[in-house]
Amino acid sequence: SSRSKEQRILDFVLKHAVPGDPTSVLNAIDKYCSQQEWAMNVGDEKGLILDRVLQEASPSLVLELGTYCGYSAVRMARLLKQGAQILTVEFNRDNADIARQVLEFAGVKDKVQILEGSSEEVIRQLQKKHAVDTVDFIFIDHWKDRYLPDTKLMEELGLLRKGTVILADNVIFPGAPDFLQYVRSSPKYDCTYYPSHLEYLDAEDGLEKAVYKG
Ligand SMILES: O=C(CSCCNC(=O)c1cc(-c2ccc(F)cc2)cc(O)c1O)c1ccc(O)c(O)c1
Ligand SMILES: [Mg+2]
Repeated sequence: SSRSKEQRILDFVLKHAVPGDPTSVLNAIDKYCSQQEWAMNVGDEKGLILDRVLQEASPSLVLELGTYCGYSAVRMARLLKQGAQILTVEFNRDNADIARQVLEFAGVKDKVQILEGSSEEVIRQLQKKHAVDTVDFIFIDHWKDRYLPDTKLMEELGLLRKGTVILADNVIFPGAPDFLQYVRSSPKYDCTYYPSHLEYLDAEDGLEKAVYKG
């Protein structure tokens, strides 16, 4: 059976990165995906913005929607304070398996828990099944048409607290226009747009930060 693009990315990491060195894992994925095969990792340019917004928030509990190969989970885990945790949601079983191996190789697997399933299902289970009270930081990078319904669901379930930071990838391309319109017009959020580019390409893209005001 032929290996998938995601398996080829993992193979490149195992061959060219340093075990236990998350930065070398990020560099290997960025090198492979910019020179060999494009893939939908947040990438190095938008990744730097993610780094800064995450460090500013200094969260104890991070929720990520859309794990893919684990690039952004590694990116965030390497910057977490002692004891902080990431819960990351992935729908696709094969991607989750790749991400598990990437996270383990990077040496951050004890900081990250991959939850398989649809984002709606998993979000509904967070408080009872995963003992979550509220989330401090949310990185949204999954289906673009789920950004808004999942944000509203997290509001309704009381998962957001005063100051919870939501950072959304791809708000320009592929785009999440309904999400943007909602958070930018809602009195419940303070929004900031960070212009950037689509990973590994010149196309315009950007990140939206929406801070919940409670
Ligand atoms: O991929 C998914 C859904 S979750 C990932 C969402 N992320 C994106 O779609 C995403 C897309 C792009 C992008 C795509 C085409 C372009 F031409 C340009 C940009 C960039 C990003 O940064 C993204 O995050 C999935 C679900 C179930 C499965 O069975 C499965 O195989 C895959
Ligand atoms: Mg993305």
